[in-house]
Amino acid sequence: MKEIIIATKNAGKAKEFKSFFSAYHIEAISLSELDKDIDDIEETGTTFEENAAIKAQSIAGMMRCPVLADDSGLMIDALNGRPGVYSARYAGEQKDDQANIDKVLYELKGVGASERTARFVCVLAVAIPGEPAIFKKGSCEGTIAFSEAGENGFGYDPIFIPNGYNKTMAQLSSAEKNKISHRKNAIVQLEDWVKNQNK
Ligand SMILES: O=c1nc[nH]c2c1ncn2[C@H]1C[C@H](O)[C@@H](COP(=O)(O)OP(=O)(O)OP(=O)(O)O)O1
Ligand SMILES: [Mg+2]
Repeated sequence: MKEIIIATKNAGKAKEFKSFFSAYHIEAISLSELDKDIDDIEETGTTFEENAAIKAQSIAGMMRCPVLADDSGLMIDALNGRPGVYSARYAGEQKDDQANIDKVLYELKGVGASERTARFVCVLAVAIPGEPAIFKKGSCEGTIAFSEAGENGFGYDPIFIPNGYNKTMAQLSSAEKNKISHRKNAIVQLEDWVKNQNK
């Protein structure tokens, strides 16, 4: 089976990419599955695009093959777009999902239902040695719940209610999430490139 390397150490993202790519008979391989030990890549950019490019290009340079990276996050209107690009480390360098959720819920104390609008954003970068990078962006609109619910997914899923649903992303099955997510909405735009990988 054809393989594509995904420049991520996030197990939740890796699982979603495996599911998306399996439909094209491509195996998505994350950094934790490579034989090499790969140091954490410093995400020094100030935009999703910059960080996605940093991750994809540094691994593509190392592996000398095409590499896909995902930089994503949660943008909350009442917090002026925060945590945004800093979503993973919002409550500190330890990248703790629970601490991040607690911080968001704390900051939104007293913010009413109609003011809790937010979106997940995902920027994908494909780095191909010797070629310009390809970027695709997807989003998923919703609101921030008043408390956590659900066990599925990862990150901020337990507090994100997608528009049109009355449950959180973490209460959806992975199949349901993968139909509506920001990641899905970005990946569909790469379909032509993905299909070409199999030729
Ligand atoms: O579908 C999602 N459902 C819930 N939360 C999500 C989602 N997608 C991104 N997020 C959150 C998780 C993390 O707090 C940040 C991504 O940060 P981001 O730097 O892109 O990923 P990461 O550091 O976890 O892994 P890596 O850089 O190795 O891909 O946004
Ligand atoms: Mg990261």
